[in-house]
Amino acid sequence: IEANLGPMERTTKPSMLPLPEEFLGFLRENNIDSSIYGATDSVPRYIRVKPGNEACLQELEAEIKSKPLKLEWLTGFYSLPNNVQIANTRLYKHGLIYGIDAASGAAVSALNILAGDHVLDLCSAPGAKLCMILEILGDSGSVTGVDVSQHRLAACRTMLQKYSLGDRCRLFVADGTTFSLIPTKRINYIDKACCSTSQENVDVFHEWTSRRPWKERKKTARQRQIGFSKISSVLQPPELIFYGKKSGVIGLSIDEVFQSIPGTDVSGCGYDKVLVDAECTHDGSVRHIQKFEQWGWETLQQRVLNAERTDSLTVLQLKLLTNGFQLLKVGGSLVYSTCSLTIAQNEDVVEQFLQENASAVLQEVEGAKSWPYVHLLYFTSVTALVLLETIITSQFRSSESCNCGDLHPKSWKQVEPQRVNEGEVPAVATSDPNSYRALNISKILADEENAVLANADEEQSDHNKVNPSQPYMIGRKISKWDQLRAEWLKNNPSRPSTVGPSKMPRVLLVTGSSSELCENPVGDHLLLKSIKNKMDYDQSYKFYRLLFLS
Ligand SMILES: C[S@@+](CC[C@H](N)C(=O)[O-])C[C@H]1O[C@@H](n2cnc3c(N)ncnc32)[C@H](O)[C@@H]1O
Repeated sequence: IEANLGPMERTTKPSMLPLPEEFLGFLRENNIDSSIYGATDSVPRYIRVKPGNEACLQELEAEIKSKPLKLEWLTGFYSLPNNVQIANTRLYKHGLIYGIDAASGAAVSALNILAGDHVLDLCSAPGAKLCMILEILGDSGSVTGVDVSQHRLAACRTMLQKYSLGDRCRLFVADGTTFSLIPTKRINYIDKACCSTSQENVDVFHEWTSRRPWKERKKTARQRQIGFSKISSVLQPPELIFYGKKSGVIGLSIDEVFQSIPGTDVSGCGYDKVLVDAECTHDGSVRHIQKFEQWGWETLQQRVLNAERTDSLTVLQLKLLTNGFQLLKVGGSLVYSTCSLTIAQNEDVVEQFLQENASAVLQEVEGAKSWPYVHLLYFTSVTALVLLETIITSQFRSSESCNCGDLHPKSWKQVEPQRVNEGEVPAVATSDPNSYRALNISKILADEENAVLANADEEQSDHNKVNPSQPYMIGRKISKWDQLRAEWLKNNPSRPSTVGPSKMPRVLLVTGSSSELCENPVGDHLLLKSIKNKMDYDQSYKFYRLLFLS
């Protein structure tokens, strides 16, 4: 590791955060060394340079007055001091470099993407890894990005457009635990008779445009629902929010695009590579944890330590992994990654998965031997890299006869805590900030995420032609509010400003929604739910207390 560190990575000692006792308990329970949550001042940030633009790095160096250091083990990656801002540089503005942490790069690299591969990214937003996958593929294959969050996936679309990487990509807002659509390039594999395009439904997808008239979107949504319900029993159909010129979507009918992989038969029509970068507690992201200083440590309980949340997360992770594997063609490979350090979210999930899926086998990541963080990655699951490969039926491995050595999750459990305590994995056992670089860097992704999400917000407000920094008003200005209110209350004694004998204030909550029903029924549900979420959020951040709301 030392050999790979640049000068700026070897400098300061970490100053420790005042971690709350609950969190320290969580770390002890999970055998995580609390010293890793030291200061991140000395931890670099990482960028990836679009292939063919390495020569421009001199220009970047002049602009930021710092030399980008090449990561020998990860093609296209460079490290920069973490206080360097790249947002105003020409290369960044022109989409020739982008921020992506090295651990994310390692996860994508582990997929070993080859020209022509059809890749599924099951939790793709906001899209740093998706961009890298598309970049590696270049002008071949296809990428399908799926995420359950519309807002985050819209940010992902913005990112694809910014970096001109969307040509071979399509994005679906969908639940990754049930997503079942096949890569467009493989649709001919399925017997047309089983899900053929009906005669009356001859509409095909034209070039994607961001500004489709509402009526057209509504029509598409309806048709899609009809088409989809023919071939799947999933209640909430995926929503296609973007497709590129060469994604294979253009010219296909709705039925064809929304065609599911039939049952367990993925041998010919599944994806070559699947990335399951699962939702997790982010405890492996040191800078994410550091942010609780601003957010308030009390919210850590709800976001990280809450056992119920962790339990439901592990169920989600297992479901995502299982479904991702289901969509993998025989001979394909899958990478499962999280940025949690807990065994529950990594080794346990994978172990459970392996017990339930006899056709899955763990494989050593090709080329990873040269990675400086290989042990860290394998054994502490900073980004838990598990390369799974479907194998031909005759080679099925039963869980009893598994002979996976150190690659088996059970062995990780035995190896990791012991090594940490004995200092055999210096990357984790010491408090030297340089040695846990892989942990810290995952937060850089979050910074990038925030930047992308902020851009998406900007884009949205742009769309609404509202300047969010200026106060604005809906409708007529009401002056003398207090006086009018007092008069109204006096004239309407049957509608007092309080509720019930305890005289709780009556509160009018104003929210906004479309004047018509949403295109998709789930939209109405989400509108309502978003209000509830907002109230919960505000309460947890103490913006106001719900004590006053009955
Ligand atoms: C760790 S982030 C993914 C980061 C992303 N791969 C990248 O490189 O930018 C996890 C993502 O999983 C998504 N997610 C959570 N539950 C999901 C589900 N059931 N199906 C699909 N995506 C889900 C979240 O919205 C979140 O965007």
